[in-house]
Amino acid sequence: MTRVALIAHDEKKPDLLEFARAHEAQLRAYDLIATGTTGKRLMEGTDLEVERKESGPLGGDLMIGSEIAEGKLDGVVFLRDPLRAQPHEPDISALLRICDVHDTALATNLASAEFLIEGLAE
Ligand SMILES: O=C(CO)COP(=O)(O)O
Repeated sequence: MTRVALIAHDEKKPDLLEFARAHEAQLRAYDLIATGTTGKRLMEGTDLEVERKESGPLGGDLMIGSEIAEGKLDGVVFLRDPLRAQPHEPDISALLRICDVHDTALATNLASAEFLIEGLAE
């Protein structure tokens, strides 16, 4: 089954929620995982079932990165906040890096997330 990670920094959570609602029918067919707070928001704001990892600053990005290293994920939508420094920046870099290591589809903004979701549907 297609397995997708959804992650957003606080300022981008409304965008991710809107994205998830717009693609809810498609996403419902997938295994979804998310960092802690993002997953909570998604489950509150949609009818999607989401497996929640730890919150990003507490290791959630790394937990998702480990799934990529294990070859379990087909895509990652990670709406980062490009305007604010994050305390767990090394974890964020590690997640982006491991996506490249394993050639896992990664979208870090809404425009590319639209392409990713279209690509997964094919
Ligand atoms: O910080 C995050 C990703 O780096 C997201 O974590 P939360 O979903 O727990 O807010």
